Amino acid sequence: MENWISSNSINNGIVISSRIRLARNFSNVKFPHRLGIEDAKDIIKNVEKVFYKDEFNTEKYKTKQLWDRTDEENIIDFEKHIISKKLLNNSSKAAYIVNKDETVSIMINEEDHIRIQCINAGFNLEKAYDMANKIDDLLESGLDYAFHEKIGYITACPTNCGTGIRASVMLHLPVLTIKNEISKVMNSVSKLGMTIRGLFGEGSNAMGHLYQLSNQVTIGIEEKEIINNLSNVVKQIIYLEKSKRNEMNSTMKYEFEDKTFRALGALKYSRMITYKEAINHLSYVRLGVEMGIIEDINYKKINSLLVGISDYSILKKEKEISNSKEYQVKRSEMIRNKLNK
Ligand SMILES: Nc1ncnc2c1ncn2[C@@H]1O[C@H](COP(=O)(O)OP(=O)(O)OP(=O)(O)O)[C@@H](O)[C@H]1O
Repeated sequence: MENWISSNSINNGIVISSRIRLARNFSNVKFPHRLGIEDAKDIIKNVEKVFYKDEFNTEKYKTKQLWDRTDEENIIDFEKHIISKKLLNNSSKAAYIVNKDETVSIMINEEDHIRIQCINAGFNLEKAYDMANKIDDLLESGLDYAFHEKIGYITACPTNCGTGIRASVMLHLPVLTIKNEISKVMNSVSKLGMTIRGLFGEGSNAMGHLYQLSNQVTIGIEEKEIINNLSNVVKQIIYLEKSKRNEMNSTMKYEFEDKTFRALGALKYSRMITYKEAINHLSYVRLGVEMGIIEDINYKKINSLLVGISDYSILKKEKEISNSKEYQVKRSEMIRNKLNK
């Protein structure tokens, strides 16, 4: 699988990444929110025992215990989408096993005992699912999963019971957003048992015109069908976004070009910039690249800025920053350095 942040493929414009996560639990063990620290740590050890039995994994994967790391390190991994907000909130008893290229992350003691997450660059849910499935089979071979014959996998939240799968894609939809078409899209997908979330998943806002589309129904339907249905909806959304872009490019060509180059100008030449402003400009630059208007910037640069200019990323580099003005100055410097390279 390919890491979406460093991916440069031209195909990964509108669909930036595809994610599969499987929720699993141990039978006869309390769910993580009711587990004491020692019992939770035993869960981690048990998962490790089975996972690292395969020697191949020992070379490629590492366990990271949240309580052993600084808050900044954990938050940066959350901002890179390697771990979820709920894992972060359980930092005294949670861990994750991650591979070198950060495309696989097995979160332990999140909302469920185990959350297998595989993220692949671009539109390729099947590949992410194959990987998640392989890991699931390995873990299931040595662990006693909570499974009910009629219901399927048992999860802490009933909405995840059954397959325990969430398939999702991260979409860049600037023109549907500008044209106020997103709420229509949201209404239609919810009727099909799907949901659209913001940049950081559940409860987050859509920044930089980025959205996450995922399935809401997990029970009474097979994994492959969930992926298939989601993929069909994604294709329709891509078609809608593309036709709105073409329409805008033909009726407002100069305004369109002006908007994307102004965004690039603000990123290249400003001396102070807020996170929100920068993310918004990055969206327009990405659009300019996708439309062939801007030629000398690649997706890799845009993606790495997208996940690398938050206050925490700046703090990690600069160590001592005392006020919001300094953050804005440093952010602007980081962006200029990257874009002018
Ligand atoms: N396609 C994707 N590409 C990159 N990151 C993603 C993608 N989909 C979701 N994520 C990230 O995964 C994390 C968890 O997302 P979210 O809260 O939506 O789902 P979840 O925790 O799996 O589901 P649930 O609400 O059932 O617990 C977030 O950090 C989110 O940004």
